[in-house]
Amino acid sequence: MLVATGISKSYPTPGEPLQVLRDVSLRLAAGDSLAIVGPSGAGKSTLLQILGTLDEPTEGTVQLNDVDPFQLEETELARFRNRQIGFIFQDHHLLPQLTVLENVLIPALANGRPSAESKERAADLLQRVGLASRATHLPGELSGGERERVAVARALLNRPSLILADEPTGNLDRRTADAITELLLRLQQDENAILVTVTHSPTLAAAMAKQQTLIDGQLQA
Ligand SMILES: Nc1ncnc2c1ncn2[C@@H]1O[C@H](COP(=O)(O)OP(=O)(O)OP(=O)(O)O)[C@@H](O)[C@H]1O
Repeated sequence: MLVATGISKSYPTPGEPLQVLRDVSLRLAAGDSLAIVGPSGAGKSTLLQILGTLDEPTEGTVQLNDVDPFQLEETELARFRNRQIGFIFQDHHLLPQLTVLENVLIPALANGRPSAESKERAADLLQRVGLASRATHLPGELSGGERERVAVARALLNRPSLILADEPTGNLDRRTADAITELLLRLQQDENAILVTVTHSPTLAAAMAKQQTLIDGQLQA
C-alpha cells in the first residue's frame, strides 16, 4: 500500500518560495496502476521523486507498506529504496560499459556480489522482456526500445512493491511505445506491484487503470 498524505513541496528562491506541490494526497494498493498527467511544469516529476524517496516533501507524509521512509536514517533509506522501489526513466540510465545482464543486476549490487538467486531472476526477467539472447551485448548495441526493456527488467529485479516510471515511452515510436506499455503492465500485474507513471502520452495514460491530472501542483478530483 502506498499512501501519500498532504504532500507539499516548495523550493527557496531569492523572492517568494516556489510552491511546486500543494496538499497532494493519494492512496494505491498492490496491483494498482496510476498515470499522473498534466501540463509541463505542473510538478509531476517532483511528485514522482517524492514518492520514490529521492526528494523530501516540505510538508506531508509518504508511507509505503506502513513504513515512513523519511523517518529512516540515510543508510536504511537507501536500503529501503533499493528493495521496495523500482525506477524507470525516459533515458533508461543504463551503464554503457556493462552488459545487458550486468545492467539488470545493478539493483543486486547494493548487497555485495549478486547472489545466484539474483542472477537467475535477472535471466528470467530478460527472458520475459524478450532479450535473453542479448544478455552479453552492450546497451550501445541495442535499439532504443530494447534499451527501455532492459530498464524495465532492471527495475523489477528486487521484486519492488512500487514501480515508478517517468515518461517510459517518451523517446519511442508509437509501435515500440505500445509494446513497452503492454510489457510494463503485464509484468506489474504478474508481480502485483503498484505502478505510478508520469506521462504526456494519452495512450500510455489510458492503459493505466487510474488517471489523475496535476495542475499547478494540485491533483484534480
Ligand atoms: N530542484 C529544484 N529547484 C527549484 N525548482 C525546481 C526544482 N525541481 C523542479 N523545480 C521546478 O518545479 C516545477 C515543477 O517541475 P516538474 O519537473 O516536477 O514538472 P513536470 O510536471 O514534471 O514537468 P514536465 O512535464 O515538463 O516534465 C518547475 O517549475 C520546475 O522548474
